[in-house]
Amino acid sequence: MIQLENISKKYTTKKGTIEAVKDVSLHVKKGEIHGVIGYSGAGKSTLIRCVNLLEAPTAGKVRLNDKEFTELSKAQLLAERKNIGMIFQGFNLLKTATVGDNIAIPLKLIGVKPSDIAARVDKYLEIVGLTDKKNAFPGQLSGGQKQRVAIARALAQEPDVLLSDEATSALDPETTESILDLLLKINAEFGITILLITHEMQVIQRICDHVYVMEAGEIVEDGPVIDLFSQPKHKTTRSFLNTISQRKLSKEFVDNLKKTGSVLRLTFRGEATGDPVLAAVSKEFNVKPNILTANIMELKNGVIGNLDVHMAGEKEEVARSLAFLEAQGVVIEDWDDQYGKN
Ligand SMILES: Nc1ncnc2c1ncn2[C@@H]1O[C@H](COP(=O)(O)OP(=O)(O)OP(=O)(O)O)[C@@H](O)[C@H]1O
Repeated sequence: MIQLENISKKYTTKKGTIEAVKDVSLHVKKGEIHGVIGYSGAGKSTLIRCVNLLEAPTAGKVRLNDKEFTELSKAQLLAERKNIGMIFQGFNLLKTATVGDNIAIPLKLIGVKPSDIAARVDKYLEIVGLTDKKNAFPGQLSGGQKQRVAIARALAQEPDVLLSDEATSALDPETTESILDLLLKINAEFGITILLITHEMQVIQRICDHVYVMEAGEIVEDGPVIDLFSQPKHKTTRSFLNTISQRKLSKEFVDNLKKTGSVLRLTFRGEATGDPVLAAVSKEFNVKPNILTANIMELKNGVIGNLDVHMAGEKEEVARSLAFLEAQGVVIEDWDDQYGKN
């Protein structure tokens, strides 16, 4: 559905050339939700704006529904853009127009028949739960309600693809949850394909199938969300994961525990929790596992459990117990390697 092939974007400024995006490729299949996460300046906005050619890439190809966007004429591109809805952090609503008109005006501009416009406005306001706000002005709405209007406006074009540029970044955590629920609902009901950019790992956790971690213009790691959350490889991915885990152990505390055993992070995929396997460890081996922190993350496509554990015992016995845990499908990482330096 959305294919970016070797996209690069350079900006030439007085101070020199900035490579905002470097050789990025991604493929979002129909009906999937993919997220690009990165810190400020990573190149996320530039990348997402390359999808609908709001930003022309310096190199690379953009393909949507097998159409080569980079080779279309201006008129063809305008026509194809109807297929792409977009929502923004700042909502981009017209302040002097009512909610209903905010949805109707773009429909007029893209040539929807006047008789269809009123029906679409009502339909999509109902979907986002704002039927009663049709005659209100944006200034009379909360941030969450404004984003719902923006989502209704994007959906009313009946696009195949929705691009989301930090859509929840200006919202409080509860409102963020409700907007993410709405995005999941429209993805499920209309099969709309979503590509989003964010700096919030909980957005990736809650709604994405696939995640790309971006840094200094490049994708440094990507994969299905469940894989990246259970076995992150890049330090930036780990650092983002730490933003949603409540586990905070001090290095001093861990170093002290290491005198009497190993301190490990155990990751369990699926519904299984760590308790039964750890009970088996203390029964089968001369090792005493102590749970230091525990965390369960619900993802769009599964559940991951993490335990930070102190395995008290002789080195060889601890090693035997770890081989046993690995055979049960538990991912084991040394705590210090992974998290001590954050
Ligand atoms: N129009 C422009 N002209 C020159 N440099 C630009 C332009 N737009 C972006 N950049 C630079 O490109 C780099 C990537 O910026 P971009 O806005 O894409 O990052 P981002 O990950 O979206 O950051 P943020 O989360 O802060 O929006 C930055 O160094 C930025 O200063």
